Amino acid sequence: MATALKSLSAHSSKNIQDISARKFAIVVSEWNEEVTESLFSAAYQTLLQHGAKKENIIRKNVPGSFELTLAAQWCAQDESIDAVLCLGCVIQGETRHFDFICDAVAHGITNVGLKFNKPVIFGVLTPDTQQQAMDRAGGKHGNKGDEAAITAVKMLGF
Ligand SMILES: Nc1c(NC[C@H](O)[C@H](O)[C@H](O)CO)[nH]c(=O)[nH]c1=O
Ligand SMILES: CC(=O)[C@@H](O)COP(=O)(O)O
Repeated sequence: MATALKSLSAHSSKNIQDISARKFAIVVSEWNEEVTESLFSAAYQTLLQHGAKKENIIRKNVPGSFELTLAAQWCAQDESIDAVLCLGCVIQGETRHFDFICDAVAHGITNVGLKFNKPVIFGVLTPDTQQQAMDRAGGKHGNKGDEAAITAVKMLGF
């Protein structure tokens, strides 16, 4: 289902368990900072709203989305971390650089989750335009940060 048909911030309350003792790492890309800060704020607030404690949520910044994978690995290898949220925004430019970053990050983040056997969430927007990004970072289509946080919470209740 396309995002246009479903708010990124809408979610069911199924499979949500007590996360008060869970520890989360949120890795945030600094590229397209206006967008990624909105993603972080939404993810952070959603985790708190579902019972996470502030002291159990750590934030790490990386220069760009390509660096999310290595940062996710550094977080995931910490046995005290229960889930990692990776937040970024890769906007199509004039070249194929977009394709290489998106492909590397999607595969990289997937592999980190499999390697460390814990939820590593792909909270990366890959829009064609700035407007599409804004629409998915607190705009008409909700906030991808909400989706990332809910996904992490639900996976911990698996
Ligand atoms: N163009 C975007 C980038 N580019 C930077 C890369 O992510 C990476 O930091 C660089 O290639 C050095 O390894 N990053 C984004 O997150 N969003 C973009 O739109
Ligand atoms: C996704 C990117 O790295 C991209 O925004 C860079 O822009 P360009 O492809 O025009 O160099």
